[in-house]
Amino acid sequence: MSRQISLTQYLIEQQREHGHIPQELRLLIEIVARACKRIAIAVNKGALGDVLGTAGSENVQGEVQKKLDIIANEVLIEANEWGGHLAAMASEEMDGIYVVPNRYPQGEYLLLFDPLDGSSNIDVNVSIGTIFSVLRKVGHSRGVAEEDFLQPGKQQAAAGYCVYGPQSMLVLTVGDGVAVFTLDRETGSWVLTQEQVRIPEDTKEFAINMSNMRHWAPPVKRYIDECLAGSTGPRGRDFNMRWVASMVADVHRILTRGGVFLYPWDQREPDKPGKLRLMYEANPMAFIVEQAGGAAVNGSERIMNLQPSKLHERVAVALGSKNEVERIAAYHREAAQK
Ligand SMILES: O=P(O)(O)OC[C@H]1O[C@](O)(COP(=O)(O)O)[C@@H](O)[C@@H]1O
Ligand SMILES: [Mg+2]
Ligand SMILES: [Mg+2]
Repeated sequence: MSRQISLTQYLIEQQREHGHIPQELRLLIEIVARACKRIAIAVNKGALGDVLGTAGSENVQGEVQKKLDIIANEVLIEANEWGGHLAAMASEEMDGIYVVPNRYPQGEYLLLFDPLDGSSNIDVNVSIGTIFSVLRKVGHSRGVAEEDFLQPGKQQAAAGYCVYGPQSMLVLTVGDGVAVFTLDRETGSWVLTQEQVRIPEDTKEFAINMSNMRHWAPPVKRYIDECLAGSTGPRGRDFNMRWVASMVADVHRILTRGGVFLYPWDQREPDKPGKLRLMYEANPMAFIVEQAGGAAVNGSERIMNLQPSKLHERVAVALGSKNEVERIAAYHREAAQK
């Protein structure tokens, strides 16, 4: 158990004592955290709050939207648009960027989010979450455009996720390690419950959707085949497998006890680099995982070095325990040399 301080106190420390974040970023993160609290409450109400089921619409990626996808998106927009710290927002659930309306003060930050991650788990009462990434608008040009968002993940000012599970937790990095806050429903505050999280460098647990095995590229197939071969194979030890199908829940497990998570490119849609979205899924998770001593690659390249070319760009992802991710990257490099 760590020091019993609130998210607000933690952020004030980061601002005043460590000088890691300016006041505007602190206030922006507090607003995002408040929005996540509202989403957590909606998730918990379930059928009582009429939040389950589909909304009957599709998002820009052609995915059927659930009611909670839309509710969570609206909560995040409404909470953040008047705060004065943002220039614009972007979301998995919106085609283009959402520029802060003129009636509100404009700030210098850009906020990206996957309002509801793991949508297929909403109706079956399995952990879901929210993922967010904060960038600073580069340059001092007036107005804001989609191009302002197209920055590599290494330029993130902050990133985090909330997992709505048996407990609601907020996991945050401002570039000074990773801190975990648990929602105290009696007081309504996010309380620090872990600091300086470290992901073990080695693991015996992998997470991948095995039903896609026949579609994978050779380096991914090789890595998983070797894990499956267990103590009689080249790895000389048995591996365990987990797949929640909510990236937040899979990443949270890895942050807690180690492991490796893969959503690789596959032959079902060869023109797409992967299923997950670079800017509001892979980048924020990569920032958190690296800050906890892990690694995140798209195959052979560090995810946070990738230069995005569009808002909803997709990417292959392998992240988690450092030594396993480096092994996966090495297999990709070897395959590319053949
Ligand atoms: O159903 P699959 O193909 O296993 O995909 C699961 C992956 O899709 C995602 O649900 C995508 O997120 P969304 O729910 O935000 O679309 C990830 O969270 C998860 O890792
Ligand atoms: Mg998602
Ligand atoms: Mg989503």
